[in-house]
Amino acid sequence: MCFNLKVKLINEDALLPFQANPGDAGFDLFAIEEKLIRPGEAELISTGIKLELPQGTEAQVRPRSGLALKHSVTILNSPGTIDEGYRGEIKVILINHGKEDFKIEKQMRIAQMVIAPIAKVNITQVEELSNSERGFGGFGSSGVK
Ligand SMILES: O=c1ccn([C@H]2C[C@H](O)[C@@H](COP(=O)(O)OP(=O)(O)OP(=O)(O)O)O2)c(=O)[nH]1
Ligand SMILES: [Mg+2]
Repeated sequence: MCFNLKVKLINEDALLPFQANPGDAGFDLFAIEEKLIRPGEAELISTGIKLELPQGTEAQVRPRSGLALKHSVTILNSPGTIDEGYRGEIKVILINHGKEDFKIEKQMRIAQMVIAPIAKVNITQVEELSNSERGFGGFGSSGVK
């Protein structure tokens, strides 16, 4: 599967999404602003990019594990959903779960974006659903080990 993604830079500090290694699933997204995120607080961070996603795809904005592990900084609405038809600026809602202030710097890599195909879905209302092996079991019903 290969998609062509159109990216518009709308700020002089904006950078194209960055694939650290060939074949990586995620393209890193960069901040275009400095911002302090206080412990327990969330901030909306601008990336300075707009996308034209290929038809039938979405972009998922996911946390970077390094920021999460080292600084307890992650994405509040993870994964953020970028709709195919969205033409606004891509923004990232970061939350600081740590005990110290976290400073976002310009051109810091703050998140990663994965492009994924989406199924076309038609919804039908029904009175009955078919039986299945799982049935109503959920929320730990299959045990821990
Ligand atoms: O992390 C995110 C999540 C969303 N968006 C943009 C793209 C997306 O297509 C749009 C709407 O996002 P979403 O559907 O998650 O938000 P909503 O609260 O349902 O708003 P809306 O009523 O505009 O759909 O906002 C971002 O830039 N970053
Ligand atoms: Mg929505």
